[in-house]
Amino acid sequence: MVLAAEKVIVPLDVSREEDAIALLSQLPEVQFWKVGLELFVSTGAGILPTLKHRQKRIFLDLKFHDIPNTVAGACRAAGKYGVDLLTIHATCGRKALQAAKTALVEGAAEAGYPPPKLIAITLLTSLNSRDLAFDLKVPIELPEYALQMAVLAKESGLDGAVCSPQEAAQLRQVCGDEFLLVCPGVRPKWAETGDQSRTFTPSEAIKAGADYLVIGRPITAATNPQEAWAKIGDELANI
Ligand SMILES: O=C(O)c1cc(=O)[nH]c(=O)n1[C@@H]1O[C@H](COP(=O)(O)O)[C@@H](O)[C@H]1O
Repeated sequence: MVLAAEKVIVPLDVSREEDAIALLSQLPEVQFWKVGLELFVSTGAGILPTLKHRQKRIFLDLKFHDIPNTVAGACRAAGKYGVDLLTIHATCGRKALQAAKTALVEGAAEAGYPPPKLIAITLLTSLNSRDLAFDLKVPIELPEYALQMAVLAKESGLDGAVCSPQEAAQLRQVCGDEFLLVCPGVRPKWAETGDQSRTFTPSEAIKAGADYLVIGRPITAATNPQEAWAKIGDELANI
Protein backbone atom coordinates (compact mmCIF):
# COMPACT_ATOMS: atom_id res chain seq x y z
CA MET A 1 0.00 0.00 0.00
CA VAL A 2 1.36 3.41 -1.02
CA LEU A 3 0.30 6.57 0.83
CA ALA A 4 -0.40 9.59 -1.37
CA ALA A 5 0.79 11.93 1.40
CA GLU A 6 4.24 10.30 1.22
CA LYS A 7 4.53 10.13 -2.56
CA VAL A 8 2.63 12.98 -4.19
CA ILE A 9 4.01 16.50 -4.55
CA VAL A 10 1.38 19.08 -5.52
CA PRO A 11 2.51 22.20 -7.40
CA LEU A 12 1.24 25.62 -6.36
CA ASP A 13 0.96 26.77 -9.96
CA VAL A 14 -0.95 29.97 -9.28
CA SER A 15 0.10 33.61 -9.55
CA ARG A 16 -1.32 34.98 -6.29
CA GLU A 17 -0.16 34.09 -2.80
CA GLU A 18 -3.74 34.04 -1.52
CA ASP A 19 -4.65 31.40 -4.12
CA ALA A 20 -1.68 29.31 -3.01
CA ILE A 21 -2.73 29.60 0.63
CA ALA A 22 -6.30 28.65 -0.32
CA LEU A 23 -4.94 25.43 -1.87
CA LEU A 24 -2.94 24.67 1.29
CA SER A 25 -6.12 25.03 3.32
CA GLN A 26 -8.24 22.98 0.88
CA LEU A 27 -5.75 20.11 0.87
CA PRO A 28 -4.47 19.71 4.45
CA GLU A 29 -3.32 16.11 3.80
CA VAL A 30 -0.75 17.22 1.22
CA GLN A 31 2.66 17.22 2.91
CA PHE A 32 4.92 18.11 0.00
CA TRP A 33 4.27 21.24 -2.08
CA LYS A 34 6.08 22.56 -5.12
CA VAL A 35 6.76 26.24 -5.62
CA GLY A 36 7.56 26.85 -9.27
CA LEU A 37 8.23 29.65 -11.67
CA GLU A 38 4.71 31.08 -11.85
CA LEU A 39 4.28 31.68 -8.12
CA PHE A 40 7.92 32.58 -7.44
CA VAL A 41 8.17 35.09 -10.28
CA SER A 42 4.75 36.56 -9.42
CA THR A 43 5.12 36.86 -5.65
CA GLY A 44 8.72 36.16 -4.65
CA ALA A 45 9.77 33.91 -1.81
CA GLY A 46 6.97 34.91 0.58
CA ILE A 47 5.18 31.58 0.34
CA LEU A 48 8.21 29.65 1.63
CA PRO A 49 8.00 30.75 5.31
CA THR A 50 4.25 30.03 5.20
CA LEU A 51 4.94 26.47 4.07
CA LYS A 52 7.66 26.01 6.67
CA HIS A 53 5.41 27.39 9.39
CA ARG A 54 2.85 24.73 8.43
CA GLN A 55 5.63 22.11 8.58
CA LYS A 56 5.29 21.23 4.91
CA ARG A 57 8.11 19.94 2.74
CA ILE A 58 9.12 22.24 -0.11
CA PHE A 59 10.20 21.50 -3.67
CA LEU A 60 11.58 24.78 -5.06
CA ASP A 61 11.35 24.20 -8.79
CA LEU A 62 13.17 27.13 -10.40
CA LYS A 63 14.82 25.01 -13.12
CA PHE A 64 18.10 26.87 -13.18
CA HIS A 65 19.90 26.90 -16.52
CA ASP A 66 23.00 29.07 -16.78
CA ILE A 67 26.80 29.16 -16.63
CA PRO A 68 28.60 27.67 -13.60
CA ASN A 69 29.20 30.97 -11.76
CA THR A 70 25.58 32.06 -12.14
CA VAL A 71 23.91 28.79 -11.15
CA ALA A 72 26.28 28.53 -8.19
CA GLY A 73 25.19 31.98 -6.97
CA ALA A 74 21.52 31.13 -7.40
CA CYS A 75 21.92 27.78 -5.63
CA ARG A 76 23.82 29.35 -2.73
CA ALA A 77 20.90 31.78 -2.27
CA ALA A 78 18.26 29.04 -2.67
CA GLY A 79 20.02 26.93 -0.04
CA LYS A 80 19.31 29.61 2.54
CA TYR A 81 15.52 29.12 2.21
CA GLY A 82 15.62 25.72 3.88
CA VAL A 83 13.87 23.90 1.05
CA ASP A 84 13.98 20.12 0.51
CA LEU A 85 14.36 19.86 -3.27
CA LEU A 86 15.71 22.18 -5.97
CA THR A 87 15.89 21.79 -9.77
CA ILE A 88 18.51 22.59 -12.39
CA HIS A 89 18.63 21.54 -16.05
CA ALA A 90 21.11 18.74 -16.75
CA THR A 91 21.94 20.57 -20.00
CA CYS A 92 23.80 23.22 -17.96
CA GLY A 93 26.64 20.73 -18.25
CA ARG A 94 28.96 18.99 -15.84
CA LYS A 95 30.87 22.02 -14.53
CA ALA A 96 27.70 23.98 -13.79
CA LEU A 97 26.05 20.99 -12.11
CA GLN A 98 29.08 20.43 -9.89
CA ALA A 99 29.34 24.14 -9.00
CA ALA A 100 25.61 24.28 -8.27
CA LYS A 101 25.74 21.31 -5.93
CA THR A 102 28.74 22.67 -3.99
CA ALA A 103 27.19 26.13 -3.62
CA LEU A 104 23.81 24.72 -2.58
CA VAL A 105 25.36 22.68 0.21
CA GLU A 106 27.38 25.70 1.39
CA GLY A 107 24.40 28.06 1.25
CA ALA A 108 22.24 25.70 3.29
CA ALA A 109 25.01 25.19 5.86
CA GLU A 110 25.52 28.96 6.21
CA ALA A 111 21.82 29.28 7.08
CA GLY A 112 21.90 26.26 9.41
CA TYR A 113 19.85 23.93 7.19
CA PRO A 114 20.63 20.39 6.06
CA PRO A 115 21.60 20.27 2.36
CA PRO A 116 18.59 20.26 0.01
CA LYS A 117 18.58 17.61 -2.69
CA LEU A 118 19.57 18.97 -6.09
CA ILE A 119 17.83 17.18 -8.95
CA ALA A 120 18.35 17.56 -12.68
CA ILE A 121 15.72 18.01 -15.35
CA THR A 122 16.47 15.33 -17.94
CA LEU A 123 13.95 16.19 -20.67
CA LEU A 124 10.74 18.12 -20.01
CA THR A 125 7.70 15.85 -19.93
CA SER A 126 5.89 18.11 -22.41
CA LEU A 127 8.32 17.10 -25.17
CA ASN A 128 7.95 14.06 -27.40
CA SER A 129 10.33 12.17 -29.69
CA ARG A 130 9.42 14.37 -32.62
CA ASP A 131 10.22 17.57 -30.70
CA LEU A 132 13.56 16.11 -29.66
CA ALA A 133 14.53 15.01 -33.16
CA PHE A 134 13.10 17.76 -35.34
CA ASP A 135 13.13 20.88 -33.16
CA LEU A 136 15.95 20.25 -30.70
CA LYS A 137 17.93 18.31 -33.35
CA VAL A 138 19.08 15.70 -30.85
CA PRO A 139 20.03 12.68 -32.94
CA ILE A 140 19.52 9.95 -30.32
CA GLU A 141 16.36 8.17 -29.15
CA LEU A 142 14.39 9.94 -26.43
CA PRO A 143 14.74 7.30 -23.68
CA GLU A 144 18.49 7.13 -24.29
CA TYR A 145 18.76 10.94 -24.14
CA ALA A 146 16.85 11.11 -20.84
CA LEU A 147 19.05 8.37 -19.45
CA GLN A 148 22.26 10.12 -20.51
CA MET A 149 21.11 13.35 -18.82
CA ALA A 150 20.43 11.41 -15.61
CA VAL A 151 23.83 9.72 -15.79
CA LEU A 152 25.48 13.13 -16.25
CA ALA A 153 23.61 14.41 -13.19
CA LYS A 154 24.67 11.42 -11.14
CA GLU A 155 28.31 11.67 -12.23
CA SER A 156 28.23 15.38 -11.32
CA GLY A 157 27.21 14.57 -7.76
CA LEU A 158 23.51 15.45 -7.97
CA ASP A 159 20.97 13.64 -5.85
CA GLY A 160 18.49 12.66 -8.51
CA ALA A 161 16.57 13.57 -11.62
CA VAL A 162 13.21 14.79 -12.82
CA CYS A 163 12.00 12.46 -15.54
CA SER A 164 8.85 11.22 -17.19
CA PRO A 165 7.48 8.11 -15.47
CA GLN A 166 7.88 6.40 -18.85
CA GLU A 167 11.66 6.55 -18.36
CA ALA A 168 11.69 5.87 -14.62
CA ALA A 169 12.30 2.11 -14.78
CA GLN A 170 15.35 2.47 -16.99
CA LEU A 171 16.80 5.34 -14.94
CA ARG A 172 16.24 3.36 -11.74
CA GLN A 173 18.02 0.35 -13.17
CA VAL A 174 21.05 2.32 -14.33
CA CYS A 175 21.31 5.00 -11.60
CA GLY A 176 20.50 2.78 -8.62
CA ASP A 177 18.13 2.85 -5.68
CA GLU A 178 19.68 5.88 -3.94
CA PHE A 179 19.14 8.16 -6.94
CA LEU A 180 15.96 10.17 -6.41
CA LEU A 181 13.43 10.01 -9.26
CA VAL A 182 10.79 12.72 -9.28
CA CYS A 183 8.15 12.26 -11.96
CA PRO A 184 5.76 14.87 -13.34
CA GLY A 185 3.67 13.90 -16.37
CA VAL A 186 1.40 11.84 -14.17
CA ARG A 187 -2.24 11.57 -15.21
CA PRO A 188 -4.96 9.44 -13.62
CA LYS A 189 -7.15 7.76 -16.26
CA TRP A 190 -9.94 10.26 -15.58
CA ALA A 191 -7.78 13.39 -16.06
CA GLU A 192 -6.97 15.40 -19.15
CA THR A 193 -3.43 15.16 -20.50
CA GLY A 194 -3.16 18.86 -21.36
CA ASP A 195 0.36 19.87 -22.43
CA GLN A 196 2.02 16.74 -21.00
CA SER A 197 3.34 14.31 -23.63
CA ARG A 198 4.97 11.41 -21.81
CA THR A 199 2.48 10.32 -19.18
CA PHE A 200 1.71 7.35 -16.93
CA THR A 201 -1.05 6.90 -14.37
CA PRO A 202 -0.11 7.33 -10.67
CA SER A 203 0.00 3.57 -10.05
CA GLU A 204 2.04 2.93 -13.22
CA ALA A 205 4.51 5.65 -12.19
CA ILE A 206 5.03 4.15 -8.74
CA LYS A 207 5.42 0.66 -10.19
CA ALA A 208 8.03 2.04 -12.62
CA GLY A 209 10.15 3.15 -9.67
CA ALA A 210 9.31 6.83 -9.11
CA ASP A 211 10.12 8.13 -5.62
CA TYR A 212 7.75 11.08 -5.95
CA LEU A 213 4.93 11.97 -8.33
CA VAL A 214 4.26 15.60 -9.18
CA ILE A 215 0.54 15.93 -9.86
CA GLY A 216 -0.90 19.37 -10.48
CA ARG A 217 -3.94 20.21 -12.56
CA PRO A 218 -5.75 16.88 -12.10
CA ILE A 219 -5.98 17.98 -8.44
CA THR A 220 -5.63 21.76 -8.34
CA ALA A 221 -7.84 22.52 -11.36
CA ALA A 222 -10.51 19.97 -10.38
CA THR A 223 -13.93 21.25 -9.42
CA ASN A 224 -13.36 19.51 -6.12
CA PRO A 225 -9.59 19.26 -5.39
CA GLN A 226 -10.16 17.32 -2.18
CA GLU A 227 -12.16 14.66 -4.05
CA ALA A 228 -9.48 14.42 -6.78
CA TRP A 229 -6.78 14.02 -4.12
CA ALA A 230 -8.82 11.27 -2.44
CA LYS A 231 -9.30 9.42 -5.75
CA ILE A 232 -5.54 9.45 -6.37
CA GLY A 233 -5.05 8.31 -2.78
CA ASP A 234 -7.38 5.35 -3.41
CA GLU A 235 -5.56 4.41 -6.60
CA LEU A 236 -2.19 4.38 -4.79
CA ALA A 237 -3.57 2.59 -1.74
CA ASN A 238 -4.61 -0.29 -4.02
CA ILE A 239 -1.21 -0.91 -5.57
O1 LIG B 1 10.34 20.20 -12.76
C1 LIG B 1 9.15 19.89 -12.82
O2 LIG B 1 8.52 19.75 -11.78
C2 LIG B 1 8.58 19.56 -14.13
C3 LIG B 1 9.43 18.98 -15.05
C4 LIG B 1 8.90 18.42 -16.23
O3 LIG B 1 9.61 17.84 -17.05
N1 LIG B 1 7.56 18.51 -16.43
C5 LIG B 1 6.71 19.13 -15.55
O4 LIG B 1 5.51 19.14 -15.80
N2 LIG B 1 7.23 19.71 -14.42
C6 LIG B 1 6.34 20.44 -13.49
O5 LIG B 1 5.38 19.54 -12.94
C7 LIG B 1 4.13 20.17 -12.83
C8 LIG B 1 3.11 19.35 -13.59
O6 LIG B 1 1.85 19.90 -13.44
P1 LIG B 1 0.56 19.25 -14.09
O7 LIG B 1 0.84 19.06 -15.55
O8 LIG B 1 -0.51 20.28 -13.82
O9 LIG B 1 0.34 17.94 -13.37
C9 LIG B 1 4.27 21.59 -13.31
O10 LIG B 1 4.43 22.43 -12.17
C10 LIG B 1 5.56 21.58 -14.13
O11 LIG B 1 6.28 22.79 -14.00
